[in-house]
Amino acid sequence: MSRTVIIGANHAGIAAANTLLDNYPDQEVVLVDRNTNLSYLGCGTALWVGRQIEDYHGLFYTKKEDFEAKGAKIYMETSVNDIDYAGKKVHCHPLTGGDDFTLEYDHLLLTTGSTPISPNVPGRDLDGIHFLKLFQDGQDVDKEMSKPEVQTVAVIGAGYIGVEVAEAAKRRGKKVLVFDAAPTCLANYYDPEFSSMMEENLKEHDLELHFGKLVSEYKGDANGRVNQVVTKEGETYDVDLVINAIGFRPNNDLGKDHLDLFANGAYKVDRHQVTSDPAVYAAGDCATIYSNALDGDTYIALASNAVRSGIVAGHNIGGTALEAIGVQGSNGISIFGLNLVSTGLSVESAAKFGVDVAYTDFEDLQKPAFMKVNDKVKIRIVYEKSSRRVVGAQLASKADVSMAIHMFSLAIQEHVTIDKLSLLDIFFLPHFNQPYNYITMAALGAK
Ligand SMILES: Cc1cc2nc3c(=O)[nH]c(=O)nc-3n(C[C@H](O)[C@H](O)[C@H](O)COP(=O)(O)OP(=O)(O)OC[C@H]3O[C@@H](n4cnc5c(N)ncnc54)[C@H](O)[C@@H]3O)c2cc1C
Ligand SMILES: NC(=O)c1ccc[n+]([C@@H]2O[C@H](COP(=O)([O-])OP(=O)(O)OC[C@H]3O[C@@H](n4cnc5c(N)ncnc54)[C@H](O)[C@@H]3O)[C@@H](O)[C@H]2O)c1
Repeated sequence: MSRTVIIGANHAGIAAANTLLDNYPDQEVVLVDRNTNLSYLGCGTALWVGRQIEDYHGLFYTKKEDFEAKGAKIYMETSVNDIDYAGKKVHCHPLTGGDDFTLEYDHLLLTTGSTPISPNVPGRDLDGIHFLKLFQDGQDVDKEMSKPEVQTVAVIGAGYIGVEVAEAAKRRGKKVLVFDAAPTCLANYYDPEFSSMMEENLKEHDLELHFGKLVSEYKGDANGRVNQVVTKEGETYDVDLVINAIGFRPNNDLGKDHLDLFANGAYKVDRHQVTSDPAVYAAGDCATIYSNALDGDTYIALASNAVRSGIVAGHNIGGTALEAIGVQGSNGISIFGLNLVSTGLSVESAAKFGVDVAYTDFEDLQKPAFMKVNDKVKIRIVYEKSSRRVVGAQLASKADVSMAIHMFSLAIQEHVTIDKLSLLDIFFLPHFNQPYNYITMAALGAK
């Protein structure tokens, strides 16, 4: 028997554990996690807090007993505080009492995930300031929103979490102020032509937007409860609740002094999820991931990547050499009925990474004009100028056109050129698209 100790029993750790337990009977699997719960789908927090779904019960997809039934050992509410990499030993501390204990390993998998970044400003520890990462954070924010005295909610960061929780707060009848240092929302994922559509959508739903504004201080009342947000420009806003959502940083406490790190502190892994220590693997939000658009390593914190990289780690630890095929960072958001999806690089992110790109846009009704239920679709395809390979795509519509982004994801992965896309066989049916469909038309428009 070969023993693998997995630290972190959430999406990446779970995927790796199941891969090992389901495919490799010679493997002994031990999971350790400091939290009380596992497999919480954070994507559901805004849906639950915003009352779009009834409650949180469906947001967990596995439990401790499922692993025990497969023969694994799992220690919840147990923190790993220290690892002896030379001796291959993990030192564990039960958080609910009992003695510390040590686990020996043949392979170690770090799936310790990420932590929300806290704005480094005065007043950041006042009561009434929350993050939205764990299930417990969701419970806290939900409780806050149920208080009648909480009328005005400030959301700091208009990325994915910020925009989603801003919608949730509005659905709970709050006045919502959204701040972002960038000049628009969702700037990490979309070009301004697309993020401006979300901006309009938020304004139409009465959210107060403060983009291009950096929060410089939180002020509190006599009881230490936040009651004001102050910007760098000196503007002051009265608030009853603050939700910070300015991004994640990898949780690297256990390996930062031993393993090679990426620029943001993520564990550097190869295409088999192996770190710079051959006995140590890493996957999910604590590790790098290979980007096919950049042809190099990057950091993208997504559950989809955590699951895939966990599976790859599981197979490699189990003894099947499996190379990760890389990712495109495909993502999507749906707010008050407006759907945006993207994959790979936007024009703006390509410039940031030094990739010289061109793009082609197209906008039309999704279906022929004779179809009654019909919405506009806007598409942008981004391609590298020199090779003409597709490196990104963005789509926006009130219709659900989200599945189209998966094709672009594959195109990026397989280095398909824009010219190949222009004559791709795309079916036509009035229920779904036009004879001159938006993908073909955009691709044909490429210079
Ligand atoms: C509100 C919200 C919405 C999201 N929506 C989406 C979405 O729609 N789509 C999407 O793809 N992604 C989404 N994400 C991102 C996604 O949740 C993360 O990318 C994903 O959780 C990463 O999984 P992970 O297993 O790598 O890490 P994590 O989920 O961070 O889990 C790490 C685990 O390690 C444990 N741990 C850490 N250190 C220790 C230690 N020292 N000892 C013991 N245990 C430890 C933690 O307790 C935790 O359980 C969302 C995130 C949030 C917060
Ligand atoms: N729908 C989804 O797929 C989904 C939903 C939620 C979260 N997630 C993932 O979870 C991770 C964390 O989400 P997130 O929303 O925290 O990060 P994010 O990267 O999506 O957005 C962070 C936002 O904060 C802004 N920002 C950064 N520093 C700031 C500052 N000091 N003041 C004001 N604004 C600042 C950035 O401009 C950016 O718009 C991301 O990787 C995200 O993709 C995905």
